[in-house]
Amino acid sequence: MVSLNEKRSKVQYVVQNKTEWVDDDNKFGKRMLEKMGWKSGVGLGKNENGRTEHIDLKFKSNLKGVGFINGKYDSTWIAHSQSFDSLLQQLQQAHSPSASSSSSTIHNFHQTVQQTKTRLTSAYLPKDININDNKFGKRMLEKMGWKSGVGLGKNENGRTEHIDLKFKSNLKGVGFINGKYDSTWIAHSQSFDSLLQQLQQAHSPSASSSSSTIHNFHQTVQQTKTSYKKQSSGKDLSSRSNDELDCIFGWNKGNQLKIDQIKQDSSLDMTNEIISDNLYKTSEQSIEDYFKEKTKKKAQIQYEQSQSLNDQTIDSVDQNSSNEEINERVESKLEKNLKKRRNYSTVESIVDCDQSEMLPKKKKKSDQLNNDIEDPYKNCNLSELNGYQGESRINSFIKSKLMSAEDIAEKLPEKLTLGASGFTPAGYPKVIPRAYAQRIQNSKYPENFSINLYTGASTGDELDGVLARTGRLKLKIPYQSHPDLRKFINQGKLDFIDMHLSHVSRYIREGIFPPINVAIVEACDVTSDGRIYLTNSSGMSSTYLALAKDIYVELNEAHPLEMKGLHDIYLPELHTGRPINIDYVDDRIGTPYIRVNPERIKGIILTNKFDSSPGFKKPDDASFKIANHILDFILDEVEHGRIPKKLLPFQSGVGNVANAVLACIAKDNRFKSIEMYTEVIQDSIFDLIDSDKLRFASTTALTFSLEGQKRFFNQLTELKSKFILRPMEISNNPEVIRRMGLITMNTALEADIYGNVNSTHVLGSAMMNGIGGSGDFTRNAYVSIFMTPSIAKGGKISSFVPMVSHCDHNEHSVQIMVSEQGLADLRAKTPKQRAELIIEKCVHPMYKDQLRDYYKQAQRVSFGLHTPHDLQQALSWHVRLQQTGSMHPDCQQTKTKDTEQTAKQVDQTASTKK
Ligand SMILES: CC(=O)SCCNC(=O)CCNC(=O)[C@H](O)C(C)(C)COP(=O)(O)OP(=O)(O)OC[C@H]1O[C@@H](n2cnc3c(N)ncnc32)[C@H](O)[C@@H]1OP(=O)(O)O
Repeated sequence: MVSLNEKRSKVQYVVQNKTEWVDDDNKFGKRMLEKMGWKSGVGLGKNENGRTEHIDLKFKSNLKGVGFINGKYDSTWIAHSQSFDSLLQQLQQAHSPSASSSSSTIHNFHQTVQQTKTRLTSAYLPKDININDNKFGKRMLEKMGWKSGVGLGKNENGRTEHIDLKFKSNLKGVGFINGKYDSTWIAHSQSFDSLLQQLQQAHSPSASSSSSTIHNFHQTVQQTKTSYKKQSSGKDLSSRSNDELDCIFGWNKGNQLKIDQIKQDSSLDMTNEIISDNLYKTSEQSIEDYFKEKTKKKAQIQYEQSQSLNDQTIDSVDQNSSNEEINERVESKLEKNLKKRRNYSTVESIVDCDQSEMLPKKKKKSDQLNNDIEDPYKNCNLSELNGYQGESRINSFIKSKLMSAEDIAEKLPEKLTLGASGFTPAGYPKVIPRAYAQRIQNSKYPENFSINLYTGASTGDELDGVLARTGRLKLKIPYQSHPDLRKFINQGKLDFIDMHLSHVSRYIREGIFPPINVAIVEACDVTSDGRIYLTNSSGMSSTYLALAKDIYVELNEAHPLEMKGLHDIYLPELHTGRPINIDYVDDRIGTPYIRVNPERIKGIILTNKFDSSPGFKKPDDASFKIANHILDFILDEVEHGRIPKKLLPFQSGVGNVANAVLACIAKDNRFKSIEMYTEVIQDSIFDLIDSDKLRFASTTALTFSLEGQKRFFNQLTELKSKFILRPMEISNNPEVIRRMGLITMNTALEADIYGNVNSTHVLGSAMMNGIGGSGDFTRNAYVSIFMTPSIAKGGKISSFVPMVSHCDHNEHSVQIMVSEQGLADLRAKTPKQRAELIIEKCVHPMYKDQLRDYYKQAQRVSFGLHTPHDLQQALSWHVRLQQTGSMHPDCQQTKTKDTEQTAKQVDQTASTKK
């Protein structure tokens, strides 16, 4: 089981005595006193003999009364009772027969009584404003024309005396006057009493039954009867019509669904209750039986709750329980806890969202079909790609839904808007897409097909590659990294919308994108009540499953059933602005599965394949240098108190450099324990696990190499408590990122001298991968770091240029820039200071002079001098690269101006391994 919320401790704030005002001439208190003639060191007051020290602030941290000192008390609080006691004592002494009633004792007694009286009256009697001309009230009245002795108001006929203060020393209600009361309070009981009395008199044999008495009696009985009838008939609803009852209870009649549901639930209990045509039930039980049953039910619930508390962990569940039962119990507990924590909607609340609300699909022109359907596994060792051969998990529900991939492909529409699981080649469907591509290839009218493909991020060749190669892929969102996809995008044959990952779910739910008609997800288990347990990524699956009309599942047995519990599925409501309640990386707010209406699951196929993630290059020298600069910087920040000693959670982007940084942290003894709140976990996490430095990792995908996947599954039992997989909408949510205060590390393709970053476009026009989540994290980070080797392609490209050819992250969000040459802290710097820092710290020596020259020239010719640019030259480095194959004037190996040739080189450049 993954751990739940960390225990929080209360912090006690101690109020220090603020004494600095004594020495601080700017403090208001001191200035005010000095204006009134006070000098430091002398006492307060006219005679300078008042207190010389300020009043101490005392922090009261207990529940004792103010002034209470342990075992003692402040005697002023009980002065009255003391003097009363002594008064009594003196009285006793004075009147006791044995007492010597000397005149002095009696005198003392009278004196004490007099003093006590005076003290009490002077404390509580109203102050006479007439006797004191300084009183504010009197002065105010006089200003308004009032004179002593005359009445208030324009006509001077208002009250002439002030309002009396009355001291209330008893426990009687306000307004109570001894022996009197407001008779309306007891009118009923009085009339009842008198009724009884009259009855007795009327029927008593000795009574004289005069006609007037009988008349009175009848009248009273009649009155009482009427008022009782009125009262009781008001409460009796049995005679009311359903419409009246609807009005009384405020029931929304339109909500027939709920009524039906309640009827259904109640049908079990038909013996005791007759269910009327609407919600209102008439019970045949006596009140006594009703309460007996209620008490019994309450006791039963309490018993069950105490039982479930005892079952806190899976371990304690009865040995005979099946896996299914165990999971159900754990999940129902998680669900209960969640409901207890807050009443937010989960994914289930939008499961059956009304498809008609979505925007209509866009019409696309048909294209020529690319017939090249490759088998994604053709170069692979299949026995290696097949997963572990554990026991089969096929329950009767799965059996009832089993289909072949080809049959499913036949059922998919020709105009397909597919929401697929998967995020950076992890947890994506691997078989159905190929069968669909085959169907397109075999079709007489392939041009009838058109596919919009929505995923979490990039996926593997079995999905992105296969569908791209059909030539029928028309729209892809929101990220990609597949060479074939990239080729179509950069040839202008495929629409790709590069967007912040945190926006995707909302855009789809709100119908900004064409609506999804089919969802295909990879799962490790499916239950008969529609619970779908995902595999290596959470990505966008919850949104797609919630919205799709038809759902198909690839049940991948390569993933152990123990994967169940890794995910924490939660979809925030739209438009509510309610907080997403994640404060710490290991907080859980959702369910370990996505629940759908089982009827929407139209087919399931069985697979047994690992993700075909290409893995990463071993970190090179430059990556290690970058990593070390970053680590030195973080420790320096800790030393300056800007980052806490226990560090902040890390986000680390995709790519080789990002991978290297984590590998370096693992090796660096200065780092003890790391938390990750990120979207992709790569193989470098194993370095942190091996060095025992990983405390916890929250992510949306586990993007491991083949080796990494095998290792993770083998160690799942021990590793499960260190990981959570969240939907992309949560992992990338700006609110959570900002609240948690992350150190974010993302990679730039290029950056300019002012700190603007391009992560996506080669030469400003060719798409590399996409912005992915880098913008979500950078903009909301506590410390945002961008890293890049200072040169690419053996020096033909400088990663630092006069002006970026495309801007993904602007100078306002980028705080730290780092290359293997060094690190530039851009925080609180002007553009010109940033330019100087970046040139000196980050730029490769072979481009340093060239960039300095540009900056000097820019200052000479710039229109404005805040952010100097020479617009004629700002993109000249890119132009040179496009024309000659190198940004460096002395290093032009490709002397051709053939742009197609250059485009090919750029395309190779853009073939990043992710
Ligand atoms: C899914 C997610 O969103 S995860 C969260 C973070 N997401 C992102 O940061 C998305 C944007 N970032 C990325 O896609 C990647 O980090 C990249 C592409 C910027 C860098 O990836 P890495 O693998 O670290 O960089 P790497 O140094 O290997 O460069 C990749 C390729 O680009 C080339 N390249 C680097 N700089 C340039 C440049 N300025 N111009 C042209 N090509 C360049 C490299 O030579 C390399 O080519 P090669 O594979 O032929 O050797």
